[in-house]
Amino acid sequence: MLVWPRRELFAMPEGIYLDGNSLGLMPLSAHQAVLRRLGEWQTQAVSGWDEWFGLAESLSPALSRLVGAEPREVIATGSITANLHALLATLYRPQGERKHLLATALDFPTDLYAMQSWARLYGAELKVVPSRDGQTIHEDDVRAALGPDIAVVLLPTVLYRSGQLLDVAGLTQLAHQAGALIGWDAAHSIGAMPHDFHGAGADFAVWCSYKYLNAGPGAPGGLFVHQRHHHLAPALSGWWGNDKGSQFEMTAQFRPAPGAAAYQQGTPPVLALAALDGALEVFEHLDLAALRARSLALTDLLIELADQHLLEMRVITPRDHARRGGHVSLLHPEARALSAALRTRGIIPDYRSPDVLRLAPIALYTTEDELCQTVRVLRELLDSGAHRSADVSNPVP
Ligand SMILES: Cc1ncc(COP(=O)(O)O)c(C=O)c1O
Ligand SMILES: Nc1c(O)cccc1C(=O)C[C@H](N)C(=O)O
Repeated sequence: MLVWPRRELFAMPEGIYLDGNSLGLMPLSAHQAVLRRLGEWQTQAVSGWDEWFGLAESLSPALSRLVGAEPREVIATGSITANLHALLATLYRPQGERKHLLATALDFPTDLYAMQSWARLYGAELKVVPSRDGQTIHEDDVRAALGPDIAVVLLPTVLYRSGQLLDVAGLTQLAHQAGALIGWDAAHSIGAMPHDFHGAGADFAVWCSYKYLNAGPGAPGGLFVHQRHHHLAPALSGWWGNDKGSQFEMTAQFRPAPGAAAYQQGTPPVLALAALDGALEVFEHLDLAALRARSLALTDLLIELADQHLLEMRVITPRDHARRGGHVSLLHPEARALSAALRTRGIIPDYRSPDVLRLAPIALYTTEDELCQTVRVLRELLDSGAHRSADVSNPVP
């Protein structure tokens, strides 16, 4: 029987860490895995490739379990941004009137930039589902925007600011009924909850590994491409997407690897993949439903504490479990100063412009007591006004 949390699996820095939805803490297994690969480089030099050649592919079974897919539908590669470009280049095929792209007004900017790039290239428009309250997206508004002019939709599973969780299965079905393809940005859900991209029939998905997967700063991202699209060769091909059996024949002819692996482009970052490999050990045999249950219990507690003690801060994260991701966002005009002041007191949240304080209790390593302490310190700051003298010049708030 697993005992939560699993702090013994992580390097736990001093203080209270509530920013695992930006950069997860380092698992000891990731540290070990990187040291092992460094040792191979040190002693084996180029012969190390005998070991490293299929490293990315070897992670697909573990990743596919986390996103609910077949191993051949996923690959660890690139970044969210690069993977979006690669997938849109291949799957976005404007035809006649059905040529526009659809996103939401609350998407993480890189998703919008990537979609805008493809709209520009094809003389199409990026249409944007507005937010009624500035914090969340109403699913009826997605439905209304899904007209016969939309070729492809990209939605976040969880909105990075408010932490709203969208209905992946329901919206995927809606998009398909409207004749559009649909992709998901799972940056804020992978490693925090179970997924079923294959079962939902999503066309594609992208994610990063540096948040809830704890694979380190700039860790390789990942992508899912449904098997129904595997007959398409990636539009942006590179030699690492070649079938492994023929890659070193160095022919001018690109021979795509089977499935999602074909979306690799250049040489993979082996040391960074090693960290991801080690980080995934934490999730091996982990019951994802239990992980999600603990995450919800922690965000329930935090919301309850905020309701009781932080009346001047508004909880903008949905209260309904079915609509809540892994973090809790509190709205306050002085959120930036509050975030900075908490950091100087050993509590690490983050701030998202213009007025959101984000707190991410991580099922694997956050304790209930840490949440109580955080709310106590926030209450003291609000009472004393001491946060107003905090240094808010940090460029990564
Ligand atoms: C929803 C979402 N998409 C994309 C990104 C970033 O993309 P990339 O990994 O390409 O930097 C982030 C955070 O950095 C994010 O929160
Ligand atoms: N990706 C990041 C980075 O490279 C540096 C600092 C922060 C980040 C982030 O992850 C931001 C994050 N996606 C967010 O939800 O705001």
